Amino acid sequence: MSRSGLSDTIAAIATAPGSAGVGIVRVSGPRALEVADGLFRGRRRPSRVAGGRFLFGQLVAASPADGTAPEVLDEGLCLVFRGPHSYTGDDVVELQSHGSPAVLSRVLARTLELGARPARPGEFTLRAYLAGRLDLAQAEAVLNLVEAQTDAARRQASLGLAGALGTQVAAIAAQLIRTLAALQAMLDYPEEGVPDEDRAAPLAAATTQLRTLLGSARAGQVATRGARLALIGRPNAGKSSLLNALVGYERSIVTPIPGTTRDYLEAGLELSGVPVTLVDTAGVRETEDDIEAAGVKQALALAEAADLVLVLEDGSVPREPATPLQSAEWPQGARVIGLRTKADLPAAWSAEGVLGVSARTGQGLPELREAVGRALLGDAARGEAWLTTERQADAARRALFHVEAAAQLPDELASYELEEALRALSELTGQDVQEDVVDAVFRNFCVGK
Ligand SMILES: Nc1nc2c(c(=O)[nH]1)N(C=O)[C@@H](CNc1ccc(C(=O)N[C@@H](CCC(=O)O)C(=O)O)cc1)CN2
Ligand SMILES: Nc1nc2c(ncn2[C@@H]2O[C@H](COP(=O)(O)OP(=O)(O)OP(=O)(O)O)[C@@H](O)[C@H]2O)c(=O)[nH]1
Ligand SMILES: [Mg+2]
Repeated sequence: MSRSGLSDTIAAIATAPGSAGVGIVRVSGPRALEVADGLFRGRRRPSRVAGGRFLFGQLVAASPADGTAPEVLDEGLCLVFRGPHSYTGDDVVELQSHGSPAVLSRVLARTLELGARPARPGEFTLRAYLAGRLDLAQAEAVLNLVEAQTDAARRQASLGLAGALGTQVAAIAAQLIRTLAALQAMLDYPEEGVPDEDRAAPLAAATTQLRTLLGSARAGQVATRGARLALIGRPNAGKSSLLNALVGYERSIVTPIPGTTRDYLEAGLELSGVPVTLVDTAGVRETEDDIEAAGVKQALALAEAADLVLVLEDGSVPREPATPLQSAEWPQGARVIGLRTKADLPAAWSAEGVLGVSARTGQGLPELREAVGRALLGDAARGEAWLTTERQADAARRALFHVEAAAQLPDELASYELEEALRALSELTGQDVQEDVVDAVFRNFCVGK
């Protein structure tokens, strides 16, 4: 699907739906300038100006058959980009009008009358990719940039768009190619005696780099797509109060009566640069009440599905020994932060690794925000490219698998594994992918991007 109609001229509204100061209709393809000539009236015809110029004038509808003047849709600008010096690599024209949905839909309709067809989602960026102006990881970064809700997400996407991931992948591939060359030399000229370190050192370097890259996958996805945090604890532990303190308004009902929260509820906020959905849940306890029991069951399921669980225990009353809710009781590897609540009251207990917080005074909340950031982003190095999609993580995982296999195997078999690893790496940047992979990437784009 994605590669059909590549020589068509496509058009779409590039700006967001709704009213705005300015709105843009973008046209790309061999007939872009002809389309512009047909609907733009200014001092010069768009097809007569050099790329990189803009014209001021009027956007006009079709000329009536009776020879009267065409209807003026709006005044506006026409930007001319001549291929290959454009976003897509083809001729591109932007028609910039006032940002009115009524104007934009008429301008778009006119481009279609003049020979353009509606662009499919992501088709402008797809063309840039197919023209070799972006690699696939950069195209994914474009999507992440458009969707970025926080500065951390923007920063990662911006690094990705600049090609940081491609650069890192190329460095890893270079190590593998060095190893392959050493192996080949050894197989072809065994009598020359190529030293073993020639193969071990670059392989070890590639392994380390791939592990670091994979270590960033969770951070990259969390920063891009956000994370769900479940608040779990016994009735009255202070879950709803903590949620309210974190979001800064009375989102959830708080009372001294245990069992106040029955159904779960969600609130969105930004924590350490990550878009977070906090989930308040019913207090967990044995109960005869069917409604409450349903809430308890739901709370545990929500904890299970969350990216991170905050386990709250009331610090103002003696700690219940060995409750299944103590953070220490959670299975190894579970992502849990243990909290001792109501830290403004005299502490009835304390435990190592459990953070004291007070919803009432705000004590411990900065530390909690920091701990959440650490748990979600890990120590993924700042300034380096992160893997931001599952597709990228999967390719990196396969590359690592083959590199590790190569390190274990005799020479003849190792070179096969290295070739597989290189293939997986080139998928990361999209040099060696099937059309359906490309389609899957661009399917998530909006029309006009
Ligand atoms: N109005 C507008 N703003 C926009 C875009 C756009 O298409 N239109 N972009 C799109 O999403 C982004 C900018 N990306 C772009 C990337 C390359 C070229 C381009 O024409 N490159 C040519 C010419 C470079 C030059 O003159 O120096 C080239 O690379 O050869 C344009 C926009 C963000 N802002
Ligand atoms: N002193 C003090 N009291 C708190 C704090 N947090 C909560 N409380 C009180 O503890 C009681 C229970 O608070 P909630 O936030 O409703 O507790 P919950 O965990 O949501 O309870 P359920 O919804 O019943 O499971 C209320 O009376 C709160 O005012 C705190 O930080 N300090
Ligand atoms: Mg509650």
